[in-house]
Amino acid sequence: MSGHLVPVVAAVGLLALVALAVYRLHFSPLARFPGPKLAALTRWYEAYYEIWCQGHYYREIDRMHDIYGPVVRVAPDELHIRDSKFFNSVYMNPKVNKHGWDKRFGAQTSTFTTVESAPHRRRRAALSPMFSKRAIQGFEPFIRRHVELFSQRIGKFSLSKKPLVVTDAFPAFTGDIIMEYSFGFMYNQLEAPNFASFHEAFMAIGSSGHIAAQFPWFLSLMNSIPDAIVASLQPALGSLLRLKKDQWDLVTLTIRGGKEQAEKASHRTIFHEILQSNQLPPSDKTQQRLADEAQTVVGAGVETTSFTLSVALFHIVNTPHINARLHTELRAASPNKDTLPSLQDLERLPYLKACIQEALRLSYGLTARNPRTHDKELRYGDWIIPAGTVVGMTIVDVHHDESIFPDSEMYRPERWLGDPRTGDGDGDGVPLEHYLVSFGRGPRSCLGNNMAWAELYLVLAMMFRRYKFSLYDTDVSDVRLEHDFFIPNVKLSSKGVRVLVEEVED
Ligand code: HEM
Repeated sequence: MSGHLVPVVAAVGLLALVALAVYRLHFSPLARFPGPKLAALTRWYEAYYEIWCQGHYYREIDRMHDIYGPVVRVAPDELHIRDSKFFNSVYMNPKVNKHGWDKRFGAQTSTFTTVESAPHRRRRAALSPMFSKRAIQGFEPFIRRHVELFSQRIGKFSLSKKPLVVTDAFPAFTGDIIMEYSFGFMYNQLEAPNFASFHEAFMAIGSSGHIAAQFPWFLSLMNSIPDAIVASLQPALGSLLRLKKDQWDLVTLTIRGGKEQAEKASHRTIFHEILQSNQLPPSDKTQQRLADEAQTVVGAGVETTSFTLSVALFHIVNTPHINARLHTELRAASPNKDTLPSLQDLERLPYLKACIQEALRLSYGLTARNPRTHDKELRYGDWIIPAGTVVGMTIVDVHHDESIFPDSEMYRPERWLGDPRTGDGDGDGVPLEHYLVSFGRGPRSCLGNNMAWAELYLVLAMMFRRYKFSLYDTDVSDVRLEHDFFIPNVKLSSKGVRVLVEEVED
């Protein structure tokens, strides 16, 4: 470019920026919504909190709500609502699109990240039969065998008197289960001496997702750098690359094995079912699409449930009267500790269920704000939100709504006992469960909830029927949300939830 053109280009660029700023602040359909001007002006505001402050925009958004009210403009093209009663209105619409998650993980065509509602519906329909209650019951024998293996490993810690790091053990357990269910293959991570898992890898996806959301070229750049270099720069990303490569190979094997291999397998697997689904066009059965699906299904299956287990274990052990009550209930249900009740029988134990519900409440599932775009305008009080606007809400806000869950920071299973309703007579009196939204709501809610519940029931029943735990150098900050890396992350210096184990005698 010749020298005298540079100032002209710079001036035109500056003018365009000024025009964009004026548009965003004064003429955009969202200009009348409250919020900091800087957030309305640029996504750099969000980037500062998410990238520089490592997943702290949720806190800043909370502060905005305290100042501006229940609806705020959190980015030039995005609103956020903090009002638990409005959750269903945002999420239950069958035709909503979900923008933004397609850019975060480098897995654009998975069910979880699909933007448009029509392809999402089709992809979800192909996965759904594998996640029905019945399908999970069919897989229960495998889960139980793995629970027994887990129990043997815990038993060894009781003999060695060494601390058991459950934050490492739980993702090894959930990882083996979802790999086996997906591919009929697992890494036996539960048997590895220090419980190998992809926990670090999924945390790396979560935190780098903030960068990818701002800079869509980031993941392509990572993919273009040789794996060995990425791994040496950032070991957690190295483990993610290994996982992606392995999944790519497993998908290849599944495609090659086809129907014949599926018939020989000891149980149905998710990816055989997808390949044989007649609901999906060939374009949804390509290697890349299946690899995208594998990444998110395995990610969803590992991290969420294992964090819920860590939260449950910490709080139960930390609160002796809860521990004692749960143990008493479990002892009555299985007088012989070597024979655990069936899943169906466990589901009938009210205190165990309440302990799980309370752990689900304090583990949130996802901490990311969850975007939806409606095809028609959406009314919120006096506000009319234009069709096509990205509107988000956050599960954390609902689960810490003090008008619904008083002392919301406290782990209190009793709040779930005896058909509880909100408001004690002066509230709206709907069942409290209505506000337990860990699994999301509507057409994009969690597909894996039956599997998650099965794992939660069986693992916690085994642990609290057979073993006594005491916390080892662990406190509430090892389970309390600190960083939103899409999924919840505790303080970065945490060494995990660690416990000493003893076998119970009776
Ligand atoms: C405590 C455990 C779990 C929690 C709290 C949880 C939470 C969630 C949430 C909140 C969503 C909805 C995202 C949205 O609204 O867009 C979701 C979606 C999903 N979850 Fe889970 N999840 C859990 C366990 C699992 C497990 C074990 C699996 C099994 C592999 C799984 C598979 C999925 C899938 C496939 C989706 C995407 C559904 C869709 O987009 O249609 N989840 N999960």
